[in-house]
Amino acid sequence: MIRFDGAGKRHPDGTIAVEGLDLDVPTGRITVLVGPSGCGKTTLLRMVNRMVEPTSGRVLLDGTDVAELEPAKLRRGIGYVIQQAGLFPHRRVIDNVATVPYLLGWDRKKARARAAELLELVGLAPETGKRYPFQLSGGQQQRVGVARALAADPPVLLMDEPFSAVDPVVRAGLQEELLRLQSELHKTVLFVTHDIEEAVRLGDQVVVLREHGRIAQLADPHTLLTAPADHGVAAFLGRDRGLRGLGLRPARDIAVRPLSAGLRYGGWELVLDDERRPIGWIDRDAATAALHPVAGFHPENDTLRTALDAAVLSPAAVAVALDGEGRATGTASREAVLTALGAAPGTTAHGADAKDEAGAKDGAAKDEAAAKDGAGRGR
Ligand SMILES: Nc1ncnc2c1ncn2[C@@H]1O[C@H](COP(=O)(O)OP(=O)(O)OP(=O)(O)O)[C@@H](O)[C@H]1O
Repeated sequence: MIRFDGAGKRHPDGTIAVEGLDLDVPTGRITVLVGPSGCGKTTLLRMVNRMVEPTSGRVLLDGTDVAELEPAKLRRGIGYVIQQAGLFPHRRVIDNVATVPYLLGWDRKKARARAAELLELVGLAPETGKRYPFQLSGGQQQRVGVARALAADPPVLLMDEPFSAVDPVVRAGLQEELLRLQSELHKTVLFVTHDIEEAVRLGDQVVVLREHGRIAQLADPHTLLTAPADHGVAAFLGRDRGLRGLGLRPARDIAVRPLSAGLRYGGWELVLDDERRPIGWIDRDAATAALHPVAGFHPENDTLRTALDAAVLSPAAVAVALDGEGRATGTASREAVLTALGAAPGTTAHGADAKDEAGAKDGAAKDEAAAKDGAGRGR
């Protein structure tokens, strides 16, 4: 575990970067520091590997004050990934990745074998190793940066805006990759970003910082999105925070209703095959029996986002719940999906507190607008 114990940094010119921070970064989890520019995120990160020395308080790594550890040795046990990868331009990719093993005195063959293994781990083809960094795309360079940070198998990874220089699609791929790696490697990761979307996607815990490294809120992503500590945090999270939470929550929280008698939903009828698998929606008022596609979701495996997409795409404004065999088991309205989003963890949709109800009403208003929109398009 990394512990910031009253850690502070005042620069010689009098600027206070961080003031008296207490924070625990648990082992084997991803902790994300997020906050506006200049709030002290990078300073905090660099206190861990002694690139910045605190002027007050301490930083403890597994109980030892890092100030007592020799910086070069400390840094070999801590992977560090920065924006734009920071690769050595004159070295081939394979040798970039093998930097720390070389420093540790590994023989060349063993170090390169390890580097090749890591390139594969981060999803790069073996021939990438022979290239120079400038011959790689931004996303590939970031992967090399991650591989290099992992080379000596450090228990701790510090990541300072590692994906912010690449476009959103590549960035989403890199985030996915980091989560996959983490599910195998279980590093203690301290990750800095400006981007709240990235923070809630990656963080087991998210620390929202204000100026001088003051903690505005420390919470898991779901709590952060559904129960921001105050107006300042809510404003930072943005207006669509509720919708962001959709991709984080399981669809099993949705109150699914049994299939209606006659499979009728407003002017629409759900058509099932003999096995009760959906075939399509029929518009009962239309002259032809054209089938409209059915969008379904699996309550046990899918997220609220999948369920909401299914409900929004449905001409009848309901998502069809499916079992493992693809058979229809019930339906969920858009409102039911949004109500599930508003419910606090462990409560039912009906047990939501006043704030959640406000969120649900908000959702219901959006739902109504979307339903009107959908009805307009459907007819
Ligand atoms: N060497 C320095 N001398 C004086 N002030 C500094 C120095 N380094 C950083 N600061 C100040 O300390 C504060 C925190 O800086 P830091 O880089 O940690 O912020 P940050 O949250 O990482 O910002 P960003 O998101 O823009 O990278 C800022 O106000 C910055 O201007």
